[in-house]
Order: sequence, then structure tokens, then C-alpha cells
Amino acid sequence: MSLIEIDDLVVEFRTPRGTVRALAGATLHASAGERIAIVGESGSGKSTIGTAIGALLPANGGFAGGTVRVDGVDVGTLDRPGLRRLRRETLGFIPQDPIATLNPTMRVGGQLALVVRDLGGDASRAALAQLLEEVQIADPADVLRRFPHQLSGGMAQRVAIAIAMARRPRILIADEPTAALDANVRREVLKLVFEAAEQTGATVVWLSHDLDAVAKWCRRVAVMYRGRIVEDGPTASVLEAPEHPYTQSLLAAMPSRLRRGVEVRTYTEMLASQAGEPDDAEVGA
Ligand SMILES: Nc1ncnc2c1ncn2[C@@H]1O[C@H](COP(=O)(O)OP(=O)(O)OP(=O)(O)O)[C@@H](O)[C@H]1O
Repeated sequence: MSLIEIDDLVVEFRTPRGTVRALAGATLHASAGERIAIVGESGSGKSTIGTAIGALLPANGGFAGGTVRVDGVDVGTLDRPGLRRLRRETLGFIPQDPIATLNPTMRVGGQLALVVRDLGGDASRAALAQLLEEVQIADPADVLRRFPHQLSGGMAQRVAIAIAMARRPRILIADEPTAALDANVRREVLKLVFEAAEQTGATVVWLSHDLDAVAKWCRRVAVMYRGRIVEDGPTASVLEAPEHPYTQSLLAAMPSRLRRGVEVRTYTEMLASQAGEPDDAEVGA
């Protein structure tokens, strides 16, 4: 049994324009301690599959088929206390936009203390400062006193990592945590995430656009296209010899040393031009 088992998962969102099918039969299994990157163009369903692991879909979304099992438990069947326990004891999320997900009215120290107390841990100033030191924040006492809007992007990301890792999660889901950061800060934050996971043995599911970093940090990569995993395998072989045409076009479109001599055009555009009509992922509008 794998730690994460996602089978034929279908997720739909209700919108004023109709139903959007964000996952259309996605399958992914991950073992304890694995580091898996999920790559794919914007809108392919990466964030949706990440949030589905904790049944944390936005209110207008829901499972419309398939299953998500974490440690053998079907998360779709859990009641509220069961879901809370799963999220508290097993899952850690590093959000795409940490400043937006931190409580703007509460100082960093207060937010960290809430998480630590919830776990029954030591929420003294010294213990909280220690958590910030672990994510290499140089002046933790000062940062504990700040409000989220007083943090730089890199600092907020470190705080988000500290909050996620305080739970010592068995599964860490990181949604492109470095998108808004400059290149040096990005590298440092990535190093931090993967080293922290290494220390605790957490499985990492990393939703990413950055193939260079994927090649550096993840042994396995899964490629998403229109709500499905279309290719999944060892990073080196997927990046060097992609089998699926979508992966080939994704690699070609990346401004990266991994660039292949393939035509630079997204797969969606390629299919649309072949079909002679615009691509549209919506159903039942
Ligand atoms: N709350 C929502 N309401 C309606 N549609 C949504 C919602 N969240 C996601 N979607 C739609 O579901 C599809 C998949 O979105 P998702 O955010 O999972 O993709 P993604 O690959 O993570 O994109 P990005 O790389 O831009 O974060 C898209 O068509 C998106 O518009």
C-alpha cells in the first residue's frame, strides 16, 4: 500500500458559467519518503490534485468520481473530526501565496503559537524562535513580533514553511512556493523545503513550473495535462526522453537548459490548431 493513492479522481467546480472539470480521472500513487514533482501548464489541475489530498477543495468544488486514500483511508468518507485529524497529524501545506494565507491581523508569533498549542507543544517565545531558526530566519525575535504585511516574500515563505513543518507532517504538499521570489531566494527556499523534508522523512508532493529545480530536487516527476497525469516516471528519463507529446511540448516551451529542439508551442495550442477550434476544458456549461 502506498502512503498516497489517488485513483481515477474526478473533481468539478460549480461556476456561474457551468461546471468546470478540473480533474478528469487523475491517478497518482506515492510511497513514504518519496519526492514527487507534478508539472504541467497553468490550469492543468496541479493545485486541485494537491488540495484534494487533504479534501481541502474550495467550497464550490467536489469529488465527482474516483478516490483519494491517505495511509489506506479514503478521505472522501471522513467526517469533519476525521478530516481535521488527517490535516493536523499527517499533512503539511506550503501555499503558493503565503502572505495571503497568513492571518493579516495576527503577529507571526501568535500564528505560530496557535499551531504549536494545537499540537500540545511548547509555545514559549524561545521555542517559537527556535522554529524560525530552523528555517534560517536570522532575527527570529524580531520576526515573531511582525505582522504578515511587514514580511518580505522570502521571509513569509520561510514562516509558512516553519508553520507547515511544526506539525512534522508525513506528507508535505508545496504549491510552487517560489513563484513570486527572486532567483537566489527561490533557491534558498527550495533547499529549505527539501532539507526539512529529508530530516523528517516526509513525502513531498511539489507542484511546480520550474523544471530545472524539479531536476535538481525530485527523483520522480508526474506530468499533468487537462486534469490527468499523462506521464509519470523517474525525472531523468521523463526530462531526457519524454514519451507523451504534451511533455515534449512542455519541455520545448521551458526557458531552460532542458530545452529541446522541439517547436515552441503549447500542446493545447497544437491540438486546437489541429482540430481547427479553440480548446475549452469546460463541461456542462
Ligand atoms: N475555485 C475554483 N472555481 C472554479 N474553477 C476552478 C477553481 N479552482 C480551479 N479551477 C479550475 O480548475 C482547473 C484546474 O485549476 P488548477 O488551479 O488546479 O490548475 P494549476 O495547474 O494548479 O494552475 P496554476 O499552475 O496556474 O496554479 C482550471 O480550469 C481552473 O480554472
